[in-house]
Amino acid sequence: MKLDNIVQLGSLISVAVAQEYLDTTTSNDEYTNSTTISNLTNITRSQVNTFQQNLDDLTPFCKMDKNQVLGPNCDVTITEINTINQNIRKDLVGLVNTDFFKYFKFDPFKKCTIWENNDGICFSRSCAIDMVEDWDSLPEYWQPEILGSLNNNSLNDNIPKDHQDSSFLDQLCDNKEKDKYNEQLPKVGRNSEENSDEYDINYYDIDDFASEDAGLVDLTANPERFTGYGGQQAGQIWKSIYAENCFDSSDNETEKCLAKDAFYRIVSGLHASIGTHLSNDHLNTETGEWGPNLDLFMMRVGNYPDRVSNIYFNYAIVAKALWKIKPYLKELDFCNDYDNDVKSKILNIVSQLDSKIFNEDVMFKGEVDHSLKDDFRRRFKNVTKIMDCVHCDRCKLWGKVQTTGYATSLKILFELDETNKSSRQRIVNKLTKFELISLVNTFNRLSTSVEAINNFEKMYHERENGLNNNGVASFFNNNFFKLLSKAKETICDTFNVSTTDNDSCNDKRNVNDREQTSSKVKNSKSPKFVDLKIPKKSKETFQNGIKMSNKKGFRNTIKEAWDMELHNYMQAIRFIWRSYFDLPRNLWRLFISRAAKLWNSFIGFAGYVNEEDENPIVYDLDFH
Ligand SMILES: Cc1cc2nc3c(=O)[nH]c(=O)nc-3n(C[C@H](O)[C@H](O)[C@H](O)COP(=O)(O)OP(=O)(O)OC[C@H]3O[C@@H](n4cnc5c(N)ncnc54)[C@H](O)[C@@H]3O)c2cc1C
Repeated sequence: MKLDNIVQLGSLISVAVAQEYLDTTTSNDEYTNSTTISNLTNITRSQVNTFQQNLDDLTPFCKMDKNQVLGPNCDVTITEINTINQNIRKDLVGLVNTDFFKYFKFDPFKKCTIWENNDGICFSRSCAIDMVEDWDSLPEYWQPEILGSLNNNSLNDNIPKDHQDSSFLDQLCDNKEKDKYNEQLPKVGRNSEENSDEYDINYYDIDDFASEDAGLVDLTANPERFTGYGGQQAGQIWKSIYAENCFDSSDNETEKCLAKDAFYRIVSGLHASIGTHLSNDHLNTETGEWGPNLDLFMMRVGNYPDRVSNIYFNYAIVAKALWKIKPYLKELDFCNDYDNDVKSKILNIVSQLDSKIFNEDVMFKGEVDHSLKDDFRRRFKNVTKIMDCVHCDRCKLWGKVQTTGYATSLKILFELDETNKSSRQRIVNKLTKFELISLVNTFNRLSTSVEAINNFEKMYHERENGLNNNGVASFFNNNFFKLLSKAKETICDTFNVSTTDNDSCNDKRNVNDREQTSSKVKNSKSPKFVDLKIPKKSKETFQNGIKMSNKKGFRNTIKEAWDMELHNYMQAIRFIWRSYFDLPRNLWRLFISRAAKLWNSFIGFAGYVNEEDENPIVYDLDFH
């Protein structure tokens, strides 16, 4: 480790120590305290505030109030969602493993239209995907001729371009439902509103499924998990996604705030859900096994209760969309005996859902908000397009599945007016099978996240209990590791591009979020050392999500770092000192060797002195 890194680490630890001091002091003079920190570390007041904010954020998710409703438009609590999830989990897992729901149409080569020069590729095997090549193994309704026939324009003159692939009621093998659907349509196009190309009700890019290069991918054979993708490119993608949350000024500030708030929570929930999956299905490079990694989860998600809450928020959104199409799901006709239980699984799942889980009616009310809704739709569509710029194919695939799933949910929630027949025809009857597949798979991703969060909570408490049984030692250990983890987190945030902080639109949502989080933290702050319950960090550590080995990597303790630096320093001093000491002897040997050579050549006798016979001086350097 370089000396200046140590110095920086030391400074940041000082901040953490100073923060600990602030936590325990009774003084309310915030300015004086911050100035003290500034003097300690020569950093600016704004940096202090950022550090302070980061430290405030580090409330483990276990301390969240799980019986509070999720937000103004969600009349449901975390505890209630946990119960729903337990009830539907088995059916949902079964559903996404059926032949109908496990295939997704995907074009890994789709051009990134967001920015130029998006060359780059992730060479890791974990980033790769296996497209379906053995078509014979697929069920009848996935055969190319069936898929092709659904795209055949001559058969589907009445069906608009975005829905030629399939409609909700012509799901699988034959055309009988499609005929029914065609009969429902007026002979010449749709009504003027529907017929207009400008009126696009989709929240994703419909070209995704129209591309000739798109192929089928078996999602179960390409699970979403840790791939090692990260760094600047992934950071740029997230930054662009959050930057979409810049809404134009609207007459109706309250509605705008709700829309902006929802947009932020959706993308942050997606981000946190991905972070949960990659921590839950993480590769242990020492054992070669995949499994949950609590430390990584805490670093990415668990230490930020608002991120956990946003996963639950997204769960509520997708669940409500499924609830809203419940009457139509009953009409699904899976023609293959093989898939008979698919329908019963879907119906079991939706029967557990409740309309109060999310109230979409409070957003985009009336004509005033029409343009706000258009803006929202356009921005979310951009998010789905940004996925084309992701360099890791596996991440891109799951990014597409999930953003399409959210887009489908938003279309159902905000465009479907159940009281209006034409709206029903326009939205529900024309849902494509890929929209349905992405909707169900996204719901399963969120359900997996919720299950993982509960498992991580158990692991957290098990670790905590293990430490508490160790008495005094754990007291000191724990407190020491707590300071270290705070300092480490501060370092990460200093070096990382903070998407939320850099958001050019000065996102009020984030400020509110943070204020809420800090106030929660402050309210929950009671006895000293309440954070003693933070589990001991393992000595493993991560850089860009990659575990560093204990020998060569970043050391997780100050003592080890200090010992290593001291060792290297002593080695360097010893080397310099020894080379001064050996100089006269080396000069003498050089002189003798050259003189012998000259004398031998003078008397015509070569090779008298063999320099290699001499004991060489070995400088054995042992730097770490
Ligand atoms: C579309 C997409 C899909 C991906 N899929 C995978 C995958 O399947 N497997 C895999 O291993 N990696 C995946 N990644 C990479 C992964 O999301 C991270 O980008 C990567 O692990 C590097 O993480 P990081 O700690 O540097 O911060 P990042 O996760 O890149 O985050 C950047 C910054 O955003 C802020 N932030 C982080 N989380 C949130 C949140 N929930 N809400 C608000 N702000 C937040 C933080 O300030 C953070 O520093 C994917 C990335 C993208 C863009």
